[in-house]
Amino acid sequence: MAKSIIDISMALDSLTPEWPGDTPFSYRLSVTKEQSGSVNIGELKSSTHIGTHIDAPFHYDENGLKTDELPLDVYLTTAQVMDVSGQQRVMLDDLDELVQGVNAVLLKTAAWQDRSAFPGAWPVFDPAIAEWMKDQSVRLLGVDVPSVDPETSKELPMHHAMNRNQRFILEGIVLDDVAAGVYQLAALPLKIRGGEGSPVRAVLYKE
Ligand SMILES: N[C@@H](CC(=O)c1ccccc1NC=O)C(=O)O
Ligand SMILES: [Zn+2]
Ligand SMILES: [Zn+2]
Repeated sequence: MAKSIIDISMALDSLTPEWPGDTPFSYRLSVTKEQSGSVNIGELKSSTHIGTHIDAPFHYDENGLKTDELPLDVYLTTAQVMDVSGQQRVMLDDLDELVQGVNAVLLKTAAWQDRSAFPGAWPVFDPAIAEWMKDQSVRLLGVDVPSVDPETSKELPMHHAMNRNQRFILEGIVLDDVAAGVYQLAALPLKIRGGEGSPVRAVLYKE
């Protein structure tokens, strides 16, 4: 039977809101079929931290893993979507009971409704979640907002708590129409050598 696939990725185009001050996404044809006589050729320019993307630990740790060094099984795994909408602070107590065999937790805050604009604010995530993830062997945290820390944070407590516990981060997923529950997740980073992040095509499916 054909898999039913739920796309939880943001579309990338010139209107996709970038992190304030960062490089926007742009795509253009650098060579047209008419010019080449055979094919259209595209050219990309973008921040790596735009839309739906993963953070490599090197994003916030000089000694952290780079994009091409990331373990791929983290991003191709069983995931549990949990609805934490309505909270300003997402604490451990707000999480659903973890289903056995789940290796990724995706948090639906519903705080980023208008994806055509960068959100003014989003919930704060309790760094205790990172310790809990390690205890539970959950290796990936996905959030439906631009970052696991607030926009103005320089200390990045949640990013560092995740890194201390060897947990991985997926940001900017779209969960508005996704019910809480268990799914298969695929969100593989590009093999960018030496990189600190990567856009991903993130999907959920049921086996
Ligand atoms: N932490 C955010 C990105 C981020 O913080 C950022 C992205 C682009 C330019 C500046 C940034 N942070 C500056 O303090 C993220 O992980 O996507
Ligand atoms: Zn990021
Ligand atoms: Zn981040």
